[in-house]
Amino acid sequence: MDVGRQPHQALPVVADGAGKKYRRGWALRETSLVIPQNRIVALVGPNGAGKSTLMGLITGLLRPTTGSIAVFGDRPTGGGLHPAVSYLAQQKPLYPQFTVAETLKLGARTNPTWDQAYAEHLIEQALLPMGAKVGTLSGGQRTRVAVALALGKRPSLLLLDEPLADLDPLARETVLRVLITEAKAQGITVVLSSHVLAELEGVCDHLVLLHAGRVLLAGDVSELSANGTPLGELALGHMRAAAQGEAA
Ligand SMILES: Nc1ncnc2c1ncn2[C@@H]1O[C@H](COP(=O)(O)OP(=O)(O)OP(=O)(O)O)[C@@H](O)[C@H]1O
Repeated sequence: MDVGRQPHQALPVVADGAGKKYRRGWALRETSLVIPQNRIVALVGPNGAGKSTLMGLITGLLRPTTGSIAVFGDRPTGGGLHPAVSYLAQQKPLYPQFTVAETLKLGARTNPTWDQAYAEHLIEQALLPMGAKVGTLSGGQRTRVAVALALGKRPSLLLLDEPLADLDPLARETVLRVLITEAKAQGITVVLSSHVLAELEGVCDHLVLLHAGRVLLAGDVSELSANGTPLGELALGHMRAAAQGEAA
């Protein structure tokens, strides 16, 4: 299927000393990292490490307190999603009273780069009836609608913040396969946050590991793991060492 997107000259994400402070304290500190094109990035770290905050800065829904973050060379304003970015989280903001067809129509109205044929193809692939009300669909089926909305926008960067957390293992596997197959076929850079490290194995080729609001490790898995240690083991080893360092 024709992608119809112009390739971006600038890198998907460049963070330069980006930090985010809430009233309770720093959620993310002095984060400097680059996310190169065409990577499937695993964003991992323990609870409260700052993963969702980093996603929020990249989406532009949050503003950095310090430093800067650039998405395809643009500075997110804190006011809305970058046009080349799609974001999918566990909470899917779908209207239960809308049918699947009406949901896609809304996608078409709100996204200038919308590809209706492609979105319909993804709905057909999920065997979903266009006339079904979203509120009557199962969690897994609603996720497939949300996937069609996210990909129908034809993004260049897809942010996935634990989007599969409420799905059964089989549905998780299916949706993840669809997302990654589509992303690879179209050269979409993906940032995938998940606590299920085994799931990221063989899927992600780049790792960003956060701990206590700081970047502990970032880079291509092939470079970080010269001796071929699998991604999950690599991440868990560093997480354990950081937790032990804190406890000492
Ligand atoms: N809106 C907010 N107001 C105040 N503190 C916040 C807010 N959002 C996040 N935090 C705090 O910032 C820190 C990082 O939170 P964040 O949600 O980014 O972590 P996470 O790595 O996504 O965690 P999890 O794996 O549990 O989802 C936590 O200490 C959290 O309590």
